[in-house]
Amino acid sequence: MLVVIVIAFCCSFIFFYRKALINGGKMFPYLIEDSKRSSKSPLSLKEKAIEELNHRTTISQVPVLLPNISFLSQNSSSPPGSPPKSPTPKKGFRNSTSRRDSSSFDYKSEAAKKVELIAKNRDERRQRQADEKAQKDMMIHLEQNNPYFEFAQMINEFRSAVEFRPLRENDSVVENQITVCVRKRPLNEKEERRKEVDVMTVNTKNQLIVHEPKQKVDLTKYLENQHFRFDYVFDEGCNNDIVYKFTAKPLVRTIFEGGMATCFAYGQTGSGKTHTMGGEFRGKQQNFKNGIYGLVAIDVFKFLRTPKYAQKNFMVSASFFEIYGKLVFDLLAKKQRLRVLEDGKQQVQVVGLTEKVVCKVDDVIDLIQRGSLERTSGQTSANSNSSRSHAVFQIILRKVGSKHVEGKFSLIDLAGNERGADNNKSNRQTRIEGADINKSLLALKECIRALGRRGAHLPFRGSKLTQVLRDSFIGEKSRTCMIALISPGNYSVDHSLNTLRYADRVKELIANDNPEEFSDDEVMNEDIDESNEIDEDMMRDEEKRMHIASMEWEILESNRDVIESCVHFHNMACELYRASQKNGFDKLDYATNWRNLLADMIDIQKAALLKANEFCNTLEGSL
Ligand SMILES: Nc1ncnc2c1ncn2[C@@H]1O[C@H](COP(=O)(O)OP(=O)(O)OP(=O)(O)O)[C@@H](O)[C@H]1O
Repeated sequence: MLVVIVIAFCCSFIFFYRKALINGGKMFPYLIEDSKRSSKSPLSLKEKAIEELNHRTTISQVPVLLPNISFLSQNSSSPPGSPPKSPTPKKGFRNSTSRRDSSSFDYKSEAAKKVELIAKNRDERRQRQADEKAQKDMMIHLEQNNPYFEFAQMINEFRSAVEFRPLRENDSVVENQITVCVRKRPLNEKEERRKEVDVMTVNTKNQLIVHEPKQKVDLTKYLENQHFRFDYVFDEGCNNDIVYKFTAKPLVRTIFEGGMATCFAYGQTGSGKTHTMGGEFRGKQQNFKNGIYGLVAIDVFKFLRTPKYAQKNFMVSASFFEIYGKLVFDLLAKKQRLRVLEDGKQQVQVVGLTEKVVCKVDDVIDLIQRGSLERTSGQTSANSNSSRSHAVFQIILRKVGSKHVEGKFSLIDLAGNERGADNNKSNRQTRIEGADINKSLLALKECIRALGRRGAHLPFRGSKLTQVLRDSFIGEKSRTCMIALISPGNYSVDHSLNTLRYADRVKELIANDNPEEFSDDEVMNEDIDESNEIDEDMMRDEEKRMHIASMEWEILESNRDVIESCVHFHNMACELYRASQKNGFDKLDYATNWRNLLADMIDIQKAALLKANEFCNTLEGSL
């Protein structure tokens, strides 16, 4: 018996010893594996998730979930979402657990899916948080580089609370004698590079809000929101076709009905006047067919072909000229200088102006192209003549064989309005040019006002511009349209406000004449009235400055007259003296000529003296 026990012991020892050799000398490998696993750190994501889930699981679920842990760890290399492999049943347990295993399998895989989902959601949440942080870091970086960041945020906040109802292409067109509208262009590349903020909000088809960035004494930043209302406000999404439809297009019929039509583009340099009037730019190329000039030409020829007007035997011609200070240049004749004369009946003539007969749209487009190139040739972007001059393109209707003008459409790309403020810091030439621009823009405003108040005095002599456009401001059938162009960036806000106040002033007067047209939004009107009080002061100052500038212009002209007359006087006096030295000279003839020469000289000098006195008094009074 003892021998049997010893043999059995030896056999079992040999059996375990062999097994240990097979397992690399480890007698109880599963024990070592377990202890190794428990010391593993850190736990994998899935393991952590499982533990987390198990912690939250009730005691009754523990026996079901625990076997699943080994199942998951065995299948950890499976791609997410792939069906789990069935666990290998352990020897000796098969009979007793096989049924329970197959019935609990689905339940376990559901739990596994939940665990995976939790882990996935957490990963996504972490990614989201990381993205948000990166975004925030970027904004902080931007903020450091952009002093207007806070203003941009305030404007965004303002806009998020505004209900936008912008102009739509199929909105109805209102026929006014005077239409005043505003067009906002998009921020350009240069403004984007300077990180400028768009401070103009076009909320409805006729309203616009300017967010003027301001700072309190304690350096707190805030926005001063100023509301304006016009006949139409075009936002940056509107193209030239839409602008044309609501502005110049309704005026085309006027020239076929014996009236005069004018359309002005007013605004700061670079605000989009030429883009609107001449055509959209593609790089340096301009599409002359989609500017207001070209679009008017297309419609004029359409009207000509209608049965109503085809029988009237109209002939169309066009001219294109530029007004630079007091000088007028023909853009269709190599910028030849032209004279403006007024006859006894106050009829103004631009003497020698080229007027080309045009038979089709392409002829007009050719002329627009020629004139536009002539206008911009030889100028640098730093000192652009085009921004200092007014360009006037005219389409004229006459009956064949007659000189009488039946109708005329004048389209004017005005000088940059900020040029009118070139004063103290500029050189004399720039100051004089600025004064002239100022004078012409104020005279233009007065003439539009006079057109609005039928029969009122027309102050057309106030400038060369209004002088050459005199006939457009008279007559019951005359209609006009002003498109005020604004740049949206915060650097331009002062100039944009000046543009809007000018346009608002024109509109305000019309609104007073026709109050029922503008009665639907009292709040807005109150805002406008408030801004007009400031406007009044500003305009008074501007008019005073303009008056001084125009006096300066006149006194400089009289100074030049005196110099020229002195040269003439000197030459004539020498000639008379030489004649008196000859034998037999006519004493009476000599005396009369000498007296006349002196009298002329004295008259010129007296006039110059009067002007000098007047200018001195004005300057002393303004100090
Ligand atoms: N509505 C717009 N959409 C896109 N770009 C525009 C718009 N308006 C103007 N621009 C662009 O802005 C730039 C300046 O415009 P534009 O030359 O028409 O200004 P301007 O007011 O005529 O200036 P200036 O007084 O110097 O002649 C151009 O490159 C033009 O293409």
